[in-house]
Amino acid sequence: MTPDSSAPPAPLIPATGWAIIDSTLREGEQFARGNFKTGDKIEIARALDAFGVEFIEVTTPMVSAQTHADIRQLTSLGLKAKFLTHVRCHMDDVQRAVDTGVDGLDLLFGTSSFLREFSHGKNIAQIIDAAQEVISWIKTHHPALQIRFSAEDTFRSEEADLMAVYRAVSDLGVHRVGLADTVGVATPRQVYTLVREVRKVIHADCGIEFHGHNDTGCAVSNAYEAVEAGATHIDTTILGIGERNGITPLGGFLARMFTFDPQGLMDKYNLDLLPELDAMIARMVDLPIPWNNYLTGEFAYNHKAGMHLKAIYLNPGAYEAIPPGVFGVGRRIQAGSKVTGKHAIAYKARELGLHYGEDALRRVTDHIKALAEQGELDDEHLEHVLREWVSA
Ligand SMILES: CC(=O)SCCNC(=O)CCNC(=O)[C@H](O)C(C)(C)COP(=O)(O)OP(=O)(O)OC[C@H]1O[C@@H](n2cnc3c(N)ncnc32)[C@H](O)[C@@H]1OP(=O)(O)O
Ligand SMILES: O=C(O)CCC(=O)C(=O)O
Ligand SMILES: [Mg+2]
Repeated sequence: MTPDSSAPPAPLIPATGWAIIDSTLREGEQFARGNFKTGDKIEIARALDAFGVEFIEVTTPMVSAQTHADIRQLTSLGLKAKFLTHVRCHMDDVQRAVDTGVDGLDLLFGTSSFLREFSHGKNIAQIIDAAQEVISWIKTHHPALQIRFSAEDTFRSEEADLMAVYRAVSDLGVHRVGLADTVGVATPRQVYTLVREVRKVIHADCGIEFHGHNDTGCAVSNAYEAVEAGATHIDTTILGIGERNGITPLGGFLARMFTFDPQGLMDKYNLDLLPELDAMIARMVDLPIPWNNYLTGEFAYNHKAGMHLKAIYLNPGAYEAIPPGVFGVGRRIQAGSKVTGKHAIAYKARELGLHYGEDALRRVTDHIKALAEQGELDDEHLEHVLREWVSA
């Protein structure tokens, strides 16, 4: 049988194979400027839910009485997204968390020598014992709760230790295990390899979550490699806010994944709400959206060079990996610069209803380039020159 050539090709990495756990309300609270009030938290949760993320992670109720009350308020909003709270692997924390109305608990324990020595002082056997106590209690008393167990600082932990911990918690029946690149040191290849190794020691129905910091600029690539290797859940925050320089940004991760399965992403998420989400967090943390931010940065869709502009006018896909409209943003054509070219100028003239012959077009283009040596021409200035020179 020959393949049906009219059928669309299967997506390389289907969007149905993974889910987003947005941690703006947990990791994001650990950002230098992340200090969300109750009203902010509600606004963020509603916006994430409208966008369509599957899970919203909130911080531990152990933070304060106010945080505990806020979680209860968030979980009673009636949102579609499931709430998870991020708690230490300790009975006090877990018992405090189970009455907050969340759908699941994200447990963690540091497994690297750094964290075993300087954070909690437990060895691997003690970590497994604590996991056993806590997970068994949750499964007995709150069987409906999802349980995730993460080995904090995974990528600086010994592989044998990790496998012992992951095998043990999977046998205890957790729904997901977590791999956390806590200090952003992992390379994409390491992430891919480790996810594959972990998959071999956990139960087939146990999910794999990846949480990646951006200290060495790999947070998006590492999340992508995790998915490629079989991870089922990716942690993000809006604009990537988090401890230090943050984690995998929601927009950056979706930009990456869009190129593999555009339709799958459009079916799952209301992608055109992304600019609102980014602007909301920028406002709350009182910082501008970075100029080079994925998709929503001021210049993410700015086109300037003559060779680009010629092609962009014919087909924007020539210089855009992702159509901006899908994510609710527009493109900007910057035609009044010294790196412009005659095709862009002709296009601008046509937009104004002006016709230039070939020689006149060359002359006006050279004039605009010369003027731009002294400073770029904005649209108004460009229009003025084009109108003035058309009859010259
Ligand atoms: C990489 C990450 O982002 S991990 C998540 C980080 N999130 C948070 O820290 C949430 C906000 N934290 C807080 O509000 C507070 O730190 C609390 C309420 C959790 C704890 O506060 P405190 O009791 O004052 O302790 P403090 O923060 O100084 O120290 C951390 C404690 O957690 C313990 N701990 C650290 N990791 C774990 C763990 N995975 N499971 C159990 N206990 C842990 C440490 O041993 C230490 O307890 P100790 O004093 O008995 O040694
Ligand atoms: O619980 C986790 O998997 C991640 C915790 C965290 O924020 C980190 O390790 O950076
Ligand atoms: Mg983190």
